[in-house]
Amino acid sequence: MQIGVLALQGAFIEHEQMLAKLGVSSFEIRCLDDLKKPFDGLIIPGGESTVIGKLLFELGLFEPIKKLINDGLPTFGTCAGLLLLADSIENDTRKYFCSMNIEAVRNAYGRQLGSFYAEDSFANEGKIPMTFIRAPYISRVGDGVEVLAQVDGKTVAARQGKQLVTAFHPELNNDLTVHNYFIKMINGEI
Ligand SMILES: NC(=O)CC[C@H](N)C(=O)O
Repeated sequence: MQIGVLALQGAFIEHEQMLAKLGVSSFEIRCLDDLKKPFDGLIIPGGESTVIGKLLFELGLFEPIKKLINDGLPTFGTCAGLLLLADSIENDTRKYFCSMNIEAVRNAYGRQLGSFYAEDSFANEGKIPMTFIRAPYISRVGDGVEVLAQVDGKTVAARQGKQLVTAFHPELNNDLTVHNYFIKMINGEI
């Protein structure tokens, strides 16, 4: 198995380290050439959705990646990655891949001071650590979307087919549950 990690900005190295701990190979996607080799899954990291979005367009990566996602490439977006996959952002007119039937609120917990830690249930995997950094939450889920986690009544993780999103950063805690879930999803085990 080979996972492509979008490495334009944000917390991509931490995702690579989590995958390595699971014994899964990954490579960085920085330019069009990087999309030439086949891969089984894509991770869109946290960072700044506006910056990652701008770079995706400037580097000519936006349309090819959108096509891969629409063609069914398993994709996991964290935080800014969630915003890039959301069908709409309640408080931002910008639109990106729009591949998941969810609406998100950007910087939903405040712009600077809205970083916090929680422990809550994720899917059927029990409680896991969740680090939120200027995070969004999901304010609406549409057809085909399964809610995987909620914190204080707000949806913070969801799945639609082979797409997975978390508002928190599972790559920043020493817990492999969410990455392992993504790998099982790619393998068709869940
Ligand atoms: N940690 C994050 O990815 C923060 C997301 C950021 N607030 C954004 O709007 O893109």
